[in-house]
Amino acid sequence: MKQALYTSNISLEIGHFSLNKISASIPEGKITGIVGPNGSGKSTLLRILSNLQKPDDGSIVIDEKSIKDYKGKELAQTLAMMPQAKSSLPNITVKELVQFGRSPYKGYFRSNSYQQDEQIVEWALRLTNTEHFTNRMFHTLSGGEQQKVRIALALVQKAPILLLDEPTTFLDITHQIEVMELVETINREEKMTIVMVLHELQQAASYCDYLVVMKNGVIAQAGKPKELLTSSFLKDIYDIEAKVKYEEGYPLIIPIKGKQKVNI
Ligand SMILES: Nc1ncnc2c1ncn2[C@@H]1O[C@H](COP(=O)(O)OP(=O)(O)OP(=O)(O)O)[C@@H](O)[C@H]1O
Repeated sequence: MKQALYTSNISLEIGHFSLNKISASIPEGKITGIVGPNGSGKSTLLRILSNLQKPDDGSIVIDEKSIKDYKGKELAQTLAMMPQAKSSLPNITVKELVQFGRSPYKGYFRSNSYQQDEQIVEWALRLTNTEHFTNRMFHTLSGGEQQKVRIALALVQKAPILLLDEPTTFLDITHQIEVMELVETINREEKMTIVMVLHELQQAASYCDYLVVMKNGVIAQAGKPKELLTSSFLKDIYDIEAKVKYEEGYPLIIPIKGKQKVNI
């Protein structure tokens, strides 16, 4: 299977934390989930993949080319990143915000670009079902609505690779499912490679084709969700006692009450 991007032996030290020799492969045209306990290095890895953070060592190859050989706008046309919802955005209208995502395509010598940019903004707002918020101030939207607009902002970059950092955190179950269905639609219809940091393992199992599992700054495991998610996986990675049952082909994680180690 072709890789959309891969890393070789990435290492980084920040404060007391270190990422150690991360070699990860992201399959092209698939949905990959990065999962693992809090503080295991998932967001740091995503930031390195999107060039927001430089590693101390190791290499990153995107579409057969080293990340170091990309020019700024060229990288933004290849890879779009949606940071965590806790990162702030300017309080402007939804349309003005999403228009920002077209900046990698702005230049002195481009003709007809305004009309093309408008069409792409409209396409992203339609796809994310946010077109009725076009003239609303971004900060007046609910958390779930804002999350869809953030995805639209990343989509207008028209990059074939989309990185999403915790797209469902802070959302209720309805909006979580709506966002995951949207991610699946983007992957299937737009043929985009998607990489997302997720906490919810059942969601990861239902929507991801492939999982990269991090623990203590290293890749502990990687593979297809249905093969990875077992009782011993939950014990090894999360230190919890749980049964895993299958319902309509998907794993169901059932924690065993009274058997957990409590660290309070
Ligand atoms: N700028 C920084 N300075 C110091 N430590 C940092 C910095 N950025 C991240 N860390 C630390 O690195 C570790 C990994 O952080 P990271 O956000 O990558 O983990 P994560 O797996 O995404 O966590 P979570 O699931 O809780 O979001 C954490 O212990 C964090 O405190």
